[in-house]
Amino acid sequence: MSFKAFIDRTELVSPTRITATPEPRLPPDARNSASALRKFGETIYRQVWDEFYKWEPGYVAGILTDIENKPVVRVRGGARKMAKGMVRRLAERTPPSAIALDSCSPVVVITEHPAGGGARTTTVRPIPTVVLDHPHHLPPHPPYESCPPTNRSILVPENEKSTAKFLPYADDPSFPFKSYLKKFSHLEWQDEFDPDLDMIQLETIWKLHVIHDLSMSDINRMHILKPTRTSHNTGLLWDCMQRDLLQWPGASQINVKDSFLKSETPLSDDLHRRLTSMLRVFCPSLNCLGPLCLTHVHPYSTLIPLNKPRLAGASMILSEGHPCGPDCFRLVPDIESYAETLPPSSRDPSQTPFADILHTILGISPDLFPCQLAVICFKPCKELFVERMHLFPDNTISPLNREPSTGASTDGDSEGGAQRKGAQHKKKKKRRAGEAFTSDSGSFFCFIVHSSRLEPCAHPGECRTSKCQCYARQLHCQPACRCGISCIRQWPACTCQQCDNNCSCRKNQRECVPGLCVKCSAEVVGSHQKLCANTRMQRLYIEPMEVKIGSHGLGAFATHDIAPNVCIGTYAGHIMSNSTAELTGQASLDITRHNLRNYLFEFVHGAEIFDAARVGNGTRFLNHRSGGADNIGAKNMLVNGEHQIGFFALKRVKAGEELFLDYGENYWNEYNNDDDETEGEEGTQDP
Ligand SMILES: C[S@@+](CC[C@H](N)C(=O)[O-])C[C@H]1O[C@@H](n2cnc3c(N)ncnc32)[C@H](O)[C@@H]1O
Repeated sequence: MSFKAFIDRTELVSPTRITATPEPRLPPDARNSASALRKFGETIYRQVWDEFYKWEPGYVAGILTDIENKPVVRVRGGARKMAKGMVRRLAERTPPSAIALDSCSPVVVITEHPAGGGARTTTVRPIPTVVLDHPHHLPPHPPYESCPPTNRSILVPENEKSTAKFLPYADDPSFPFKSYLKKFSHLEWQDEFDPDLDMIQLETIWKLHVIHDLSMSDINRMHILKPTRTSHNTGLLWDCMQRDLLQWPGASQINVKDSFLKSETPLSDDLHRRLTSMLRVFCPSLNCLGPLCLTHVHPYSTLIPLNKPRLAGASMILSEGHPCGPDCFRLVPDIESYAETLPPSSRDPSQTPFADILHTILGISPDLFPCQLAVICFKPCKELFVERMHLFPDNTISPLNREPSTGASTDGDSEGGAQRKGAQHKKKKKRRAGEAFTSDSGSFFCFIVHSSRLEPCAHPGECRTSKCQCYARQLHCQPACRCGISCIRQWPACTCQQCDNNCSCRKNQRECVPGLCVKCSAEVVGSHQKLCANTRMQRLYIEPMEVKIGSHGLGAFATHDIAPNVCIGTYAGHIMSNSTAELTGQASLDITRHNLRNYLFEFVHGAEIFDAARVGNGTRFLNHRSGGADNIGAKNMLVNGEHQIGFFALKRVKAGEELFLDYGENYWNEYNNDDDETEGEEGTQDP
C-alpha cells in the first residue's frame, strides 16, 4: 500500500491568506453606461488576477517541494534485499508443493506508512498459483459495455452533437478511428481549458455580483468573462459546479459553494427576478419534479411576463363558488366600508415587504382569485381583495381585456374559469373519455410525432386560437401547460377505476394523468396495490430482472412470473434529437459495428434516437427474437407530455425465462449488424 500516489489539488500546502487589496467602489452612474460598467469589471478582473498570481507560484512551489521531499515510492537496494529475505523466510514456512518460489513467482509487496509518521514496514506475500483441472469448462465472459444505471433518459444537448469527447478503442488498431473522428467537427481534448482562469473569473463574478450588487446580465453585458450561463447546463457557473474547485485562500467565499454557484441569484429585493430564476431551475415537465433535470429542454427564459387584469372585482364577487372561510371576500356585505378600516401603509410596496410580494404576484397573475392569494400571502382574502381593487380599479380594466362572460381566470385554475368554461362546453360537441383531437400519442410503427417532448403551452387567453401551440399543432394540452387541467384541450380523463386494456388512456397509448384521471386515482402514492397500473412509467417503475449470460451475450431474465400486458419498464439512455442524432448516431454506429452490440433504439424514424450504450437500465439487455418467440413488446407511450418507449409483456412470462423483444427488420438492415438473427438456443452463447 503506498500513499501519495497522486497529488491532491485540494490539499492546502500554504494556507497563507493573501491580504486583499482594498475593494474599488462602483461609480454611481456605472449601471447606466455600458462602457463604464465594462471598465469597472476590468478593474475588478485585474485585481483578482493579480491577487491570484501573487499566491499561485508559492502554492505550486510548495507542492513541488512536497513531492521532492516525500517521494511516492523509493526502491532502494537495501529494501530489495530485505524483501528477498522475507520471501525466503515465508517460503520456509510454506509447504513447497503449494508455492513454487522461483524467480518468476508472483509476489505482492505491501508498504505501510503509519498515519502519525515514523518507520515504514514492508511485507512481501507470495501469490499462490492455482492450477485448474478443467479450464475449458469456464468459457470467457461475453464482452459487455460498462454502463452506469439511470432511470431517466439524458438529453444530449445540441451543442454536443459535433464534439468528440474521447477516442473509443484507442488501443485497438482495428477500430476505424479516422472515419469515426470525421463525423465530428470538434475534438474536446483540443479545447484549451485553464482551471486557474476559471477560478479567477469565478471570483471576479462573485465580487461583481455579491459585493457590488451587479446582476448576472450586467456582468454578461461587460463581455470580458466567459458567459455565466448559456443554457441550464452550459456556461461558467455550470462548469464550475461540475468539479472540485481549487482551494485558493484568496477566494474563500467561493469555497462555501452556496447558492451562488447553483443558481443565478438575483438581487434579494427583486422578487420578480427571483421567481423567474426559480422557475428556470425547475423542469417544465410535471413528470419531473427534480431541479436541473437532464431529460428535458429548459427554455432559458427571460423574465416571467407581466400581465394585464381581465377580470373586474365586481365579476369576482358575482362568480360562482363557495366562500373559502368566514373571512371570505364573498361574505363582506359592504366592501368599501370594510376597505376604510384597513391601514393605508400596507398598500405601499416601498413600506412593507408584504405589499411587494402581493404586487409582484398580481403583476404576473393578475386574475388570481383572492382566496388563492390568501394561501400564498397568509392574509385574509377580503384584505387581499381590497388591495387588488386599489391596484386594478374596475374602471381601469379595459373592456378589450375583459372576459366576455362572468369572471374568468387566465390561469385556468380559478373557480370563475371553471364555471365559464363549463358554459362553453355546452356549445361544443361533448367529447367522450379518450376521444382524441388527433393521434398525438403516435405509435411505434406509424411515425407521427417527431419529438419525444411536447413543449407546454404558455400564453394569455384560452387554447382556442393559434396563439396556443397545442391548438396550432392539433395536440392536446399537457398537464404542464399553463392553461391548467380544466382547459378544454386537455386529454379527456378515463373513467375506469382499475385501468386495464380497456382504459381509454391506455388504448390511446397514454399513461393516466394525475389530477385528471381521478377515478383510477392516478395521483395516489404509497401502497403498491392501490396504484393505477397505467402510471408505471411515470413512476419510473422497472420490473425486477436479472442480468446474466443469455442467448446472445448478456440477457435480461424475469425474476418472478409476469402477467400479460404488464409494463416492465421504460427504455432509458442518451436521447439524441434530430440533427444531433444524425451525426452522433452515425458515430455510435461505428462503435456498434466494431463491437457488434447495438443499443440504439429509434424513436421516430430519422428524428430521435435513444442510445443506451453508456447509460441505461435493465431493458438494454433485452435480446431479440421474432415470430412469436418474443415475449416483450415495445410501445410509444405519452407520459405526462413526453413520449417514452415502454415495454409490456406480450404473454405470461415465467420466473427465470429470458425476456425477448422483436427489434424489427430495420434494426438488422440499417445497422448492418453482421450477426444474423437466427434464434439461438437458450443458454447458448453468442460468439
Ligand atoms: C440491446 S443489446 C442486447 C444486450 C446484449 N446481448 C448485451 O450483451 O449487452 C443488442 C445486441 O445484442 C445482440 N443480440 C441480441 N439479440 C440477438 C440475436 N437474436 N441474434 C444475434 N445477436 C443478438 C447483438 O449483438 C445486438 O447488437
